[in-house]
Amino acid sequence: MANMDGTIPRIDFAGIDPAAAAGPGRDSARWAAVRAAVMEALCEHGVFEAVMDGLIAPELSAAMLGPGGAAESFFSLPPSTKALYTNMEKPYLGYLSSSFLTLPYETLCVKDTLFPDGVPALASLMWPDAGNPSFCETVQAYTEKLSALATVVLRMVLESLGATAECIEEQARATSLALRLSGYEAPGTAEGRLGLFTHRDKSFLSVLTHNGLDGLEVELGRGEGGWARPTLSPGGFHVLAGDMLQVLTNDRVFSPLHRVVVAGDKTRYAFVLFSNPGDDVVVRAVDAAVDAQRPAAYRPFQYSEYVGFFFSKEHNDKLNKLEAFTALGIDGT
Ligand SMILES: O=C(O)CCC(=O)C(=O)O
Ligand SMILES: [Fe+2]
Repeated sequence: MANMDGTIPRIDFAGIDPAAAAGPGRDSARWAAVRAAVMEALCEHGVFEAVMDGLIAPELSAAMLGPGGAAESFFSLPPSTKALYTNMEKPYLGYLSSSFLTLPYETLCVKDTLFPDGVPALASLMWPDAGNPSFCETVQAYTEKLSALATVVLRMVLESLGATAECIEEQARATSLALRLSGYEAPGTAEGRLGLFTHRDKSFLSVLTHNGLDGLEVELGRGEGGWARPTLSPGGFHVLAGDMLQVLTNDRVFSPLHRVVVAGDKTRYAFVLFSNPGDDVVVRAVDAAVDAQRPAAYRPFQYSEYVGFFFSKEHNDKLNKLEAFTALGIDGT
């Protein structure tokens, strides 16, 4: 089912109802076939393209990432306005300018995106007169759609491991969402320029899409397969496994290195939805992924502990933060 398109596996989700993750419709042969392809791709590469035609209506897509859409309306605000959404204590949650990042892109993170005060709190700071209801509706509707896809994928992974229904419900409850909206400055040349440095995501899953400008590059084959620069087909979304899915699956799924390289003369807007454990959730491999032959590779830890480690200056240069974190003792030494 997964075609290696010269790049990453492309998995057709036709016949998979995104609402099925929360209800009936998961006992079909189709569900089982897509689930097998998803698990294979995530174990082998940690990334695939999910083609789910119709998940996002063309009007919603244009309202989010098209000319004059929500992404453009945020990034075209004056720098001093965007700076109001800076999070002093945790800079990675909030707005970051290209001068802060020292790379030609700017980015915005909204945590708990679907909480009633998530996006509206941003909008009332950015547009103090009326708060911009259409921006809020667009961002929330888009988030809901991508979140449904992330929920389906997480359920498929857990089912593949043989996790119990209770375990799957527990993981769904433990999940929290964060949205990242990034604007990559156009280099104005055909030659590619680094937009976002090489990294792994710390999440369970990242679902991402953009305004028609490819740029994501991912290392394949668990680091042994070279780099791919996947194109995004219509109705397609890139799905990446993050470090926390690697822990949950006891190293079956792999969190791949990736980066962004941009070219041309148009600003690239990317919308990334992260599904993460809640800050106070204790992350550990699910029982179904651990046995005598395969003992737990990671000690249980609170997600906020990993986030603190992930963003600490001291470990900034490490490409495999999960490995570095695991090498530390329980008391951080
Ligand atoms: O812009 C992209 O395509 C990827 C962004 C990304 O990897 C991230 O924000 O973690
Ligand atoms: Fe990433």
